[in-house]
Amino acid sequence: MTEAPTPYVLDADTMTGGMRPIRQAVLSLGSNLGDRHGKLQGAVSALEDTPEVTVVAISSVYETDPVDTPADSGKFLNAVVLIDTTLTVHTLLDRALAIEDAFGRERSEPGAPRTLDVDLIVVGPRVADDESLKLPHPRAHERGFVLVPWLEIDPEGEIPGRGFVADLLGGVDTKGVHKREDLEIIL
Ligand SMILES: Nc1ncnc2c1ncn2[C@@H]1O[C@H](COP(=O)(O)OP(=O)(O)OP(=O)(O)O)[C@@H](O)[C@H]1O
Ligand SMILES: Nc1nc2c(c(=O)[nH]1)N=C(CO)CN2
Repeated sequence: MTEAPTPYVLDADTMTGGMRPIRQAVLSLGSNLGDRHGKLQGAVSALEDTPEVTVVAISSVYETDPVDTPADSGKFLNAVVLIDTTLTVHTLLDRALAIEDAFGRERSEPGAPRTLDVDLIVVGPRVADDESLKLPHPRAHERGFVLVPWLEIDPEGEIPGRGFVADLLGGVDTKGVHKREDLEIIL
């Protein structure tokens, strides 16, 4: 089978005529502190306000039991967004961290309640394994709060090296993941 050609755009930063690939990325948003829905909405708006980012799809909002966190952590609101971007993976990570900071996330101890968490789950077929960035996200394949919203907006979603989201979900506990029909994130 022949692969579809990678789409390219003119590099708007340098205007040198350099070309950058457009990559589709999957981002997970989570909040378990304060105005949780407001934080998720703010993050999506901030992504859409980024010139090199186009938001392609936004999942429903899910209320989820905390995992990998201290027992007294509050429930999260989670959502997943698909974006098209011409940013490099590290610049996209910087943007994600800046959006977290803009919403006042305090970095105390690991697992402490967070105002907003923006994780890069996959960025096209890219693999990264350095101090600041791991791609695909090393725990995404076992997290119902990532896989359930992702499948909703991307039935053919796949984690390179792990498999299809639909298949991975068969091995994941999703009891603590509940759609909030009363909440919505809009563009
Ligand atoms: N795929 C990724 N997406 C977001 N941050 C990443 C990724 N890979 C590595 N990091 C690094 O992780 C740091 C954030 O760590 P943090 O303690 O906030 O993790 P977390 O989001 O709370 O937990 P988890 O990684 O289990 O989701 C960032 O500063 C970033 O450099
Ligand atoms: N339910 C839920 N649990 C979590 C979440 C999250 O977003 N939702 N994020 C974590 C660290 O990124 C750790 N645990």
